[in-house]
Amino acid sequence: MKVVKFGGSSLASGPAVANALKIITSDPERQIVVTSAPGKRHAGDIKVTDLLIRYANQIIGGENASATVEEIFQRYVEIGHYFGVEEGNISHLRDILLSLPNGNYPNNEYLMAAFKAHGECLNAQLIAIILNEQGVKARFVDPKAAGLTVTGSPNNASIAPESYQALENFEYEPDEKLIFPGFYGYTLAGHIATFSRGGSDITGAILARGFHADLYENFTDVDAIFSANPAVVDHPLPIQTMTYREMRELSYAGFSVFHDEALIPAIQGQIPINVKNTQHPEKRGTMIVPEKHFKPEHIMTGIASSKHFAALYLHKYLINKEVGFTLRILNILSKYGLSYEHMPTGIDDLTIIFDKNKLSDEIIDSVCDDIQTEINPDHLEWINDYAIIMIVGEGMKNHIGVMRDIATPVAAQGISLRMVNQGSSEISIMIGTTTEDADRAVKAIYDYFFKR
Ligand SMILES: Nc1ncnc2c1ncn2[C@@H]1O[C@H](COP(=O)(O)OP(=O)(O)O)[C@@H](O)[C@H]1O
Ligand SMILES: N[C@@H](CC(=O)OP(=O)(O)O)C(=O)O
Repeated sequence: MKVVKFGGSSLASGPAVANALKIITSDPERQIVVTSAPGKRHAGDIKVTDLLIRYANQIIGGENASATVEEIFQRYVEIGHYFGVEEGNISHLRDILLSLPNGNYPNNEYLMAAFKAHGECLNAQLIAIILNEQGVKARFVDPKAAGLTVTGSPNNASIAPESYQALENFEYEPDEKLIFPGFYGYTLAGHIATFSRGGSDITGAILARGFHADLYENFTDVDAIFSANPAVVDHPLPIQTMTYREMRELSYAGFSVFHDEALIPAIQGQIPINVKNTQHPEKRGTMIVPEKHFKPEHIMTGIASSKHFAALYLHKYLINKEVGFTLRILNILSKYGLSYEHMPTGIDDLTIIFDKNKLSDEIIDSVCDDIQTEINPDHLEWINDYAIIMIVGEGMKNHIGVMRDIATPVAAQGISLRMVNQGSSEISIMIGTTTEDADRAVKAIYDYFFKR
């Protein structure tokens, strides 16, 4: 049995959904289907999830939201129309949208999560209706009915381990397709909480593990995962096969094609992942597999970059002799509920790298003030434009000269490195640059590895 997930770009319009339905119905093994919310139909379009965020903010701000509700509903009407589904047959989807402000939410964060989740919730219902009208036995499954329980914060939830037992016990017919909305689950208290943005990939991986799928097929809008972001490097090489840990490092550092957190359930269940193009399902796409089944073709598998970082640089003589120095800093971060991404150190200095998406100006000010008072560093500096570039490859392990091959093209471009960090697995090297230099550095390293 296979779990198939379709991203927002694959479900943005009637013709796109038609391709997805052909894929679903062409293989009886494709029994568990995960849908995203309709994405962008063209450059400049708005994803339904973003319209729902606007809707939630209008309700929170006490504004009139009827135009937004209509704009959202029309996205589903447009898709339904393409398959001859009358607006009257899906008017309950509008009612669901209109009733959202009347829900019981502990606070506005839960309200936001519940609104956001309805992009996938309504799409999964619509797709089940279309399949049924086509004579295909299909059932919409609400995550609550399947026991998909989540913990953590309402808009950045994590799966609760008991969900896997619940999924194992979930009963379904051998000839029916189950249509699950991606991106969200329910807390123990019964409230909707979503994964982070792009989180339908996570739902797909959870279901693949929970239902013991043979394969998790992730359908998107590119023929393969490329060895660099095609928006940065012209015609990068497609990756045929890569390992879970290579993908996790690359998606963490910017390969947005697959969510980094989605690797974890797949690894736990040892489910192979196939990323494929909805428009060209005949192409083999990229396989993501356990390390034991992998022989690297190249030294470097991929290079990713991400510009949403900031860093706090601290200099203090003899910090290596101060017992509990790092602990005191971590206590300050913990006081503000702040996690950090990396912490490279020297003998007299230390840099703490943060994800800017988790920061606000107030938190930055408070953390800097507390560190100044409690730690009394000789020098403290906030660096707001920090990019991380990750060079990843199972083939890098035991290969001599990788660092030289990274530093040579970067130096030739006149780019200075802010940080270098090699993971102990030896399959990745992380470098830090300014955000301005990041794309140039990626191109230069890519060319040096692949075009020499
Ligand atoms: N290395 C890469 N290989 C392929 N696509 C990439 C890569 N890095 C970033 N992307 C981007 O990821 C996009 C697909 O991800 P996303 O838009 O989240 O898809 P979906 O809507 O299917 O979830 C591609 O269109 C591409 O622009
Ligand atoms: N719709 C959600 C979840 C998701 O996975 O979307 P997409 O498949 O379009 O990346 C989002 O926009 O974040």
